Amino acid sequence: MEIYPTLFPVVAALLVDDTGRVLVQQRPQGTAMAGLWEFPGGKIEAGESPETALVRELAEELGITVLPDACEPLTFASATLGQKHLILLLFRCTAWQGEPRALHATALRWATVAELYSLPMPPADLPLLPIIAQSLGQKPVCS
Ligand SMILES: Nc1nc2c([nH]c(=O)n2[C@H]2C[C@H](O)[C@@H](COP(=O)(O)OP(=O)(O)OP(=O)(O)O)O2)c(=O)[nH]1
Repeated sequence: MEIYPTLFPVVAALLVDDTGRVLVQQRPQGTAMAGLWEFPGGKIEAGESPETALVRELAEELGITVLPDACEPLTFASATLGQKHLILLLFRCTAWQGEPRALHATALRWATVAELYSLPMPPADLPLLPIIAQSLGQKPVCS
């Protein structure tokens, strides 16, 4: 009998500033992948739509308010994560209220896509970078 992995659905936001930089946050000590830089977001809880989860996570983690209408699906990542299989839904958010603060993360950083390539990120995020670069009209960095 074939065994299927348990899917682990996560939402994350690509918040883009006026100069085309994107917001990443550093995962805190005591969490999986501590120290790595990720897009703000988190698990979709039972009963939530991806959009509802995104709005909740951005309020909890950054203290900002986004409207679901200001966020649109950009791309996704699919990767094995331990015994589970991560499905990371990345939304691009174009408007929000409030100044992002590191309420959960160790630090926040606005970065160009070129700078993202030099930051340690979760392995699942790496295939997202060329897609993000293209969506922002920036050049992908070839390694
Ligand atoms: N938010 C986010 N999570 C990512 C990214 N890349 C990646 O592999 N992940 C993984 C790390 C975690 O295993 C999972 C997110 O779960 P989490 O436990 O950090 O999320 P959460 O905010 O709901 O956490 P908590 O409330 O339970 O503490 O997705 C990313 O870019 N952003």
